[in-house]
Amino acid sequence: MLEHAAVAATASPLLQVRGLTLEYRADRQRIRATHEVSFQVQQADRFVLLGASGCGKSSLLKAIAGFVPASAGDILLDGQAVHGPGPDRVVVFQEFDQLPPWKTVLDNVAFGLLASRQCARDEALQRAGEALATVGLARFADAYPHQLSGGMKQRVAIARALAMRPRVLLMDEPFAALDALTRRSLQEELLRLWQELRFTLIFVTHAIDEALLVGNRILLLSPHPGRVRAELDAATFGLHNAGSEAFQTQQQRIHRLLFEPAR
Ligand SMILES: Nc1ncnc2c1ncn2[C@@H]1O[C@H](COP(=O)(O)OP(=O)(O)OP(=O)(O)O)[C@@H](O)[C@H]1O
Repeated sequence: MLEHAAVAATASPLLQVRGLTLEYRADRQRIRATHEVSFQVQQADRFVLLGASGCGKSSLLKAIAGFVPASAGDILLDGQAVHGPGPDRVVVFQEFDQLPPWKTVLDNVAFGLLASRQCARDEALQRAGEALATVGLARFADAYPHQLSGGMKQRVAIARALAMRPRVLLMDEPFAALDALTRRSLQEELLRLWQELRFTLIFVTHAIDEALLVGNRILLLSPHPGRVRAELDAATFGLHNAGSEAFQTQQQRIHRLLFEPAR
């Protein structure tokens, strides 16, 4: 009996997005960002939302984070409806200015833990130090954000998110503003961290190669308003075969799925 319960528990998705329509009101107009989008994310998935600019990827991520309310449909985390932000969902954004500049790197990483009252100051600082070590920045604990490169700031943002030990780590084009070499090294770093910690990741990108590299599952969204066009298994693609013939063929296939009119 217990065994059955355990099997059922592991089989149920961590996150369910069901028929989600998101709309904004601007100048007495209603802008529909997504239309009846549904998908499920399992524990330890690296789930990528991929689509052209304006298809509603960020809106979906913000809705999961609890910043944008559903116009229709719902979002369930561990079976519970999401109604607002919470420390169980942490977002890493693209912008380098997401770190308060007056706080040291260590205080920046500890900040979320203290603000959400997850732990007392000593424990927060200890967890922050561990998270910084995980991303290779222990030496920069006392530095300030302006003393770091763009890539290092993103590493700090990732450390801050991981220190929270969220149920789902949400990343909104986190490497898009970095140069190609730094982007690749952070993609590698993210995958290494995932190997080590097996967190659940929802990752937004408009770059097909990045989606194949980072994700084990990819949700393709059609242009504005975003609808689900397809869901692909990408587990066979990664750093080991990036740029290979199979990788490029899959890239082209995804490109066609995204940009050719649906039949
Ligand atoms: N705060 C807002 N107010 C009004 N409209 C918005 C707002 N945020 C997004 N939109 C609109 O919703 C649609 C989806 O935007 P969203 O940013 O989610 O797309 P995206 O796929 O993430 O795009 P990009 O890749 O360019 O960031 C767009 O038409 C956008 O103009």
